[in-house]
Amino acid sequence: MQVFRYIFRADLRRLILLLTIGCVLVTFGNSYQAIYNVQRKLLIDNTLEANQRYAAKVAESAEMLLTSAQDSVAFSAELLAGNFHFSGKPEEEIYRLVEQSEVFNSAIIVNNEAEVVATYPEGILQKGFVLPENTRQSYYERKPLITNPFHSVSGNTLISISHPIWGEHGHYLGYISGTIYLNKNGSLSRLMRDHFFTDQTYLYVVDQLGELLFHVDPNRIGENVSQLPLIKQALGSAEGSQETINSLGIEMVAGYASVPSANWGVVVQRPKDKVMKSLNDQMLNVFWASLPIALLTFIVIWVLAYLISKPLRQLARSAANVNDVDMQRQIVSVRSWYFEASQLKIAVLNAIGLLNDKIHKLDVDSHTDPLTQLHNRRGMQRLLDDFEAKHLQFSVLALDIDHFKLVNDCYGHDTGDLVIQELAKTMQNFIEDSDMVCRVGGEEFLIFLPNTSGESAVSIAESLCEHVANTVMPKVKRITVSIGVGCVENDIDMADIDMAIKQADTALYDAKNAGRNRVKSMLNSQGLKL
Ligand SMILES: Nc1nc2c(ncn2[C@@H]2O[C@H](COP(=O)(O)OP(=O)(O)OP(=O)(O)O)[C@@H](O)[C@H]2O)c(=O)[nH]1
Repeated sequence: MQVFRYIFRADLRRLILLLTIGCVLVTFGNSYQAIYNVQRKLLIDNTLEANQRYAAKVAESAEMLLTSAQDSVAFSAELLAGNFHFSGKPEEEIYRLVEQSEVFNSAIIVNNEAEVVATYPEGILQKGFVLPENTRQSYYERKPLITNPFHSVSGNTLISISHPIWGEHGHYLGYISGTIYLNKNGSLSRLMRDHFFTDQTYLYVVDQLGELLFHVDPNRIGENVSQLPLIKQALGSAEGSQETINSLGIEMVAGYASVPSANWGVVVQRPKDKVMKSLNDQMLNVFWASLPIALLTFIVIWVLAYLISKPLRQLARSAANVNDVDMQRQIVSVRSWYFEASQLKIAVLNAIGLLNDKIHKLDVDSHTDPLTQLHNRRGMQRLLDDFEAKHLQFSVLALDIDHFKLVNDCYGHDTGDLVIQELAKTMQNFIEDSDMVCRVGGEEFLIFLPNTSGESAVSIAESLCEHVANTVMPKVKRITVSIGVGCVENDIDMADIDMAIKQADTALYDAKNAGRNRVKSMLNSQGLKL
């Protein structure tokens, strides 16, 4: 619990750390998010554009290949127009048509009765074979044609490119048709199939009905994907790009383009999560690259927070230990290097100064008699404690004004006070600096004479008694005092001190009884009449 309290205690350093690190984290996170969003958009836009360009390039190449193939077939049809019935000419022409390029896998020539006249390679259909009704599209339409893909008896998927052969006077002689097997090697299939993507981008081609002609997964060829929104776009418009979802429900970044002569659509697409993965990798790199600076920032913040909070923490700690005698020195040693801390330090030192003055004054007041400024009983006790601690040998004089009541009665209480004050001054001026006068009652005093023998003390007391008697007092002119002397000459303890004071009191009592204005002591029990 203590540890928990320590860790989560709200002090200035923790608050500065919390605030600045919080701000740094929010700023850092915000920048990171902004970079991520910008990069994400950039990456997707770039991928969309790249895929569109690639689809357009493939579509354009396919278009050129099909147009060129149509031109070749048209050229052969023109050549055959004058030689159609010459023996060997049709065979010669379709041989040239197939072999001069890698476009066609085979070719046939059909006459105006839908009978096969020649084939290449030979034997794929018998000469004189009459085409069945469902394969007579070119025969009936009698115009340049690229057929929809269809499946041959031998299981091949193929398209044929045909051109009618017109004789003299526009007489229909038949047609020549070149055939391209989509699932076999050839210029077109290589164009559609051979790509060198390494980033999971792939390409597929659909015919005008939305059936797959080429696809990375050969098992899917022939599958109808016309329900995909992208296919309508690919078949309908020249080229474009969009984010879409494929038939397996996977998000894709796709570009598309159409092949106008065959009305095919070419789609190039890349799974979106693969695009995003490269972004995530990039962002991870950004994170690692910025980590040292971030750590450095945290360390700088920590050090600054420490330096800023240190003077205030030291001031707060020192101020909390008011009873510590070393507190003032601790506060003076605090390095308050900035304005607020420096002002606070000055204020605390001033407050401590004032407090000390106050305490000192109270201390002095509590040990001082307010009328005479002499030590009172409490002050005297402190003095005696010191004597005891130092084993100080001393003598003590107990002094009392004679008939003081008369002073009060005759001259008033105020004059009595003035007399007491004047006597205090007289005594203080009379004794040595090391001696101590205490007011212990109304007009009763004790005078302590350190390192003074009893005999010397009696001598001093007699001189004092005489001096007071000769001193002019306010209004009353003269007063006399009686003095009793006590003495401690051996190693002392408090009992000895009390005993000495009692001796002095007893001697004073004797002096009073003996007629006043005299000194009495154990050494001089008769008392001295001055
Ligand atoms: N003016 C004044 N009078 C005080 C003060 N303290 C005590 N007294 C007076 O001092 C007088 C002391 O009188 P007593 O104790 O009877 O003794 P005394 O009149 O001095 O006679 P002896 O001591 O026997 O010589 C009293 O009248 C007190 O009221 C003080 O602070 N100021």
